[in-house]
Amino acid sequence: METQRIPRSEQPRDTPWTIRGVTPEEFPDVVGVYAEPMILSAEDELTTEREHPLAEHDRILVALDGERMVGTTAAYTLEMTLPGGPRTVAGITGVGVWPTHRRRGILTALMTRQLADIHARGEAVAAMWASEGAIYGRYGFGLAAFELSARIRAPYAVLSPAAQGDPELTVELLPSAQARPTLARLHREAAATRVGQFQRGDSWWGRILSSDAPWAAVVSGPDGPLGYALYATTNGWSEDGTDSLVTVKEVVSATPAARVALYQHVFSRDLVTRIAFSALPADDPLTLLVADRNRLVEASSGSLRVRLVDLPRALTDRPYAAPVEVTMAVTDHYAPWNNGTWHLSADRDGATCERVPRPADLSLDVVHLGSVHLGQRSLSALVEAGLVQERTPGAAARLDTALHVPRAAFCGQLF
Ligand SMILES: CC(=O)SCCNC(=O)CCNC(=O)[C@H](O)C(C)(C)COP(=O)(O)OP(=O)(O)OC[C@H]1O[C@@H](n2cnc3c(N)ncnc32)[C@H](O)[C@@H]1OP(=O)(O)O
Repeated sequence: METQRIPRSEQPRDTPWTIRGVTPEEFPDVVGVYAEPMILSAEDELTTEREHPLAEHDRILVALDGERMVGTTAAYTLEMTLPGGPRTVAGITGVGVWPTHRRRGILTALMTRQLADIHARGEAVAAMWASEGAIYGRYGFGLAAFELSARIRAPYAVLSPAAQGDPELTVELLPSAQARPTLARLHREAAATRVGQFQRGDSWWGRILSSDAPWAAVVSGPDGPLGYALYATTNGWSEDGTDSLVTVKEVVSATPAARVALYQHVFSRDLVTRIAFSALPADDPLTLLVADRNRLVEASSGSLRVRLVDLPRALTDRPYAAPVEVTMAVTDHYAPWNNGTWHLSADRDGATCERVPRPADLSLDVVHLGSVHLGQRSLSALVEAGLVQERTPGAAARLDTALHVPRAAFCGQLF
């Protein structure tokens, strides 16, 4: 998945592809080129322009074969929470290459230009969700977060007696569109403190609420709303009687008791025999609060991929959980300004990262620094896998300790 191969750009060959930006008037053409490779309907895509992955026209790049558009890539300008707090991150999206032109270096040409553009804009980090896990490691996007989906059946959908509720809290069930301002405020506050989440503008809320989450259970205390669960219900009957489903898209809460109230609400719906959670952080409290964890059927899958576009800036614009001194020989085929040997010196007061002419403690590709940047994955495991070379024993473990982030990274929203 993140193995090193000789990238095409290093092979001696002329690329015929012209890469350029687009005008707003070209948007329908761009959607046409992107939709078919993604197996989407261009017609449907065009009706949702405001929320579309290609909505930031000035961040779209296309590849041309002569005059003909044959490839696209784009980026959202996201305010994403990184270990150092909310930062502007390039959210790569809208990648497609026309089916007759695949495997001829078009994505490589688009990525090379896009990374240079992101660097020129001063964004130190890029992130994405990949359609297929084998595509983007070569371009330096390291898998940085794993998220859970989980399901549980009645009668096991109950919380442990240790789960602390609060009788003062009330839960109201509202059409989610009606609750939108409350959801937006609660999400804004929660997203600012969870690494991997990004702030949602109006168009994002339009997209989320128009799709698969018609209901919002909003929990409130004496001073107002404290959390919500966004969900959908699906009617179902079997020979044994009712077999309806609740699918929870998102749970946000400001306090532990509010979260308990939301789980109790979705667990207690009449006629419902199955409850599914489509996206949870790997350390979600549900895993600790459910009465019988064995009955919670969990599946973990990779989500956010992170790319250090400006390596020294990304590494100095973040906190470290422990002091660390480490020298790293870094290869970066697609952002060559990151190539070289860097010394990272960090403690709880700050960090410096400078080029040095000295032997390295670790040799690695930039993809590996992306993988560990959110504090959820381990360099020591990459050393054990033979993907990162450790020249000074213990160097990877020391850097792992320093990069540690207490709560699991979680994005939750595909972009
Ligand atoms: C962030 C997002 O938007 S994710 C959405 C990505 N888009 C899609 O999945 C839509 C369908 N797929 C496509 O449009 C295209 O096949 C793309 C974009 C995945 C690849 O575009 P191409 O122009 O074919 O890629 P390109 O020819 O530059 O390939 C570069 C390298 O990646 C490899 N590669 C490309 N696609 C894949 C893949 N799906 N799986 C594994 N390797 C891949 C190529 O083999 C090549 O390897 P090499 O350098 O060792 O020879």
